[in-house]
Amino acid sequence: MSGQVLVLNTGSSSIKYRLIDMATRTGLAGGLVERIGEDESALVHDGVRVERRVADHEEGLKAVLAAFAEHGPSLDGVTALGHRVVHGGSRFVTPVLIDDAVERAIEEIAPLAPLHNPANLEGIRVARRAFPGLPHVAVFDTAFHGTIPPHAHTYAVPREWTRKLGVRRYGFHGTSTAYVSRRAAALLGRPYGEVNSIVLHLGNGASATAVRGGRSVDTSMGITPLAGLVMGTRSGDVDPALPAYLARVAGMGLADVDTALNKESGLLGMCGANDMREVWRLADAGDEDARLALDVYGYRVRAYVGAYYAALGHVDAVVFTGGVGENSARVRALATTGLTRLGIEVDPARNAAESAEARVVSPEGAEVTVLVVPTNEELEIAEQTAACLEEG
Ligand SMILES: Nc1ncnc2c1ncn2[C@@H]1O[C@H](COP(=O)(O)OP(=O)(O)O)[C@@H](O)[C@H]1O
Ligand SMILES: CC(=O)OP(=O)(O)O
Ligand SMILES: [Mg+2]
Repeated sequence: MSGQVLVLNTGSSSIKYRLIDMATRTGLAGGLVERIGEDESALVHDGVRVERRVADHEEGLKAVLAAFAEHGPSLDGVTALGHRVVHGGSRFVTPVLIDDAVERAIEEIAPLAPLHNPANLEGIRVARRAFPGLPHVAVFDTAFHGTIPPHAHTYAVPREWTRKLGVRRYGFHGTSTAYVSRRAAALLGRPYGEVNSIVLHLGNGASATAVRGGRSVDTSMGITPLAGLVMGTRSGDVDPALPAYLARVAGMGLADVDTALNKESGLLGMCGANDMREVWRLADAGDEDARLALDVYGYRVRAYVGAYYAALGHVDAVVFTGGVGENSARVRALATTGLTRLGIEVDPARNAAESAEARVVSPEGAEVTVLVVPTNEELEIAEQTAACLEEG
């Protein structure tokens, strides 16, 4: 497909967007609306800060379109729009052309991803109104995990829940994981279908995925994006009896516990900061809570790497991506400490070297290649959008 795809990644409190030229597979322009609903909200279009105070997603998207109109480039060449949708449930395991019925289905799945799907839907609605004549394609975070076998996606709960209520592990960050695991195989110079990797997507949300021969076989997030690793504001794994315990001893309601585990836990809950840079700053200044939060974060990642090593049997690559995984050498060091018996370690000098490029950070000749691969969810969404439209 030639032409241009406008990709919208509408998150719970942000909108990321990029205009991609499909002939050259390059981004022509892009930006970010951050902290929607807060006083410090802002739109940064192609590196230039152009708007403050964005009340909600609808306003944010309108500001994005206005920024293109005012500062360029023109959106006249757009031939399709690609939308990131976090939860596709059991229904969507491939990208799909959006119509009213698909919109309704995404709405029905929303209870499974309450932080994400409603925002994704809002983006779709505003964009469909703004570009009524163009095809809109939904690309799902869950889709890549459709290959996880039953023994890894089934919860040991009453089978009626599994059969009738859609209770199972779905997994997320699939678009990112597909992109970086393919890039990792290319960097190793091996066919994608022959490479086993453990992908650590460490951003605001964080997940680990075991990829066997290019297919996801297990992942740390579950029915919702709350399970698994420690995240900025999400707890990751806790004892499933915790909500009932809090109800009993603290009289907390289920909705309050759910909000606390999603928005007031993780790094933020443990040390008062959810931005990884701030957590390190606190720890370096002697803050014990921040130090502990980092230890918990690192230990959790190592435990998942160990588990997925066992699941895969043989691992060719460990791949770090996401805002934290790409930028924090200290987190990568923490996350690989003590794993040398598994052949997993980072070379201090390689790991510390800053770069925006995909690169090897393990020592020469290491048994497992440790890589940093910057993710590009927007390019992957644009490519999947184009492929979906070509297949008709
Ligand atoms: N140089 C850095 N060192 C440590 N953490 C960083 C650095 N740069 C960005 N981050 C972290 O990346 C996280 C955001 O990751 P990102 O993948 O962009 O998030 P999102 O899930 O919103 O897409 C923030 O916690 C931020 O602190
Ligand atoms: C699914 C998920 O956690 O996404 P994000 O990291 O963008 O919050
Ligand atoms: Mg993200």
